[in-house]
Amino acid sequence: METTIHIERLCKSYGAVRAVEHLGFTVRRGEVFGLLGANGAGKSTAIECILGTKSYDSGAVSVLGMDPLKDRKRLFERVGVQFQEAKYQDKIKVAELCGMTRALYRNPADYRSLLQRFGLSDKAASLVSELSGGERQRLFIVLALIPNPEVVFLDELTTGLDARARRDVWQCLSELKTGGLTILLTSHFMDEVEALCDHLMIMKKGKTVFYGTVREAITSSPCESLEDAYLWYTDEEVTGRADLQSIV
Ligand SMILES: Nc1ncnc2c1ncn2[C@@H]1O[C@H](COP(=O)(O)OP(=O)(O)OP(=O)(O)O)[C@@H](O)[C@H]1O
Repeated sequence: METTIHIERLCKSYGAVRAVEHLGFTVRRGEVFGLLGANGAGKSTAIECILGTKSYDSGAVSVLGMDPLKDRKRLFERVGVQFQEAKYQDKIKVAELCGMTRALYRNPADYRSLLQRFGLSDKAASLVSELSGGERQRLFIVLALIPNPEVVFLDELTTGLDARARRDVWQCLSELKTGGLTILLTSHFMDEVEALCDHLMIMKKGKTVFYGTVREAITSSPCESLEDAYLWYTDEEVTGRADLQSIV
């Protein structure tokens, strides 16, 4: 299968803080890849380096065969990004914002059908500022999909969504994946990672502590669920003990 994202030994520091250290992974076309880790682990920094919105200190990044730092404009046409805390003017309506986003791309998707898919059809005439947290979150996913992207970056995908809305978003993304969309997501919910991700990477203080499938994440730990395994990989004390064991 075609490689969509390829990262090699990516490093990025902010002064003395090593935010990302020797990160490396590959995401193939049509795969869902989960980048996991506690707050401050380095996920956002890694994503920004991959998108070319942040420069990195060393390593190599390729997205759809392009170097994001050199080919940002060309890449922009083929990539979708869900922004966490995007600022929009207060008085803009949902349909206007979708229309403005649409105008930025050569081959945009039909935003009305995306709004329908994500349960927002009846909100097209509402002000963005009047949407509930969950509705706004779904709108941000719609905006990320308007470019008709080949790869989409979704940051904290379903934070703030109720149980039904989360399931619906998972369903929509699974359908898009079947259609060949490549998805890189971050999430703090292990049920979501289990439902969606083909491969995952767990980061801890900029370093990789696990890279593989959901099944491998569980079987390479002493745990029986992904949530327990995730806590085991990221927990200071327990991982410390595991390191000691492997040295002994
Ligand atoms: N602009 C910056 N200047 C200095 N330090 C930064 C900057 N951005 C991030 N950091 C630091 O780099 C580290 C990684 O942060 P990053 O935002 O990439 O983590 P994250 O995994 O995305 O966290 P979260 O889950 O909270 O979004 C943290 O220690 C953070 O404090």
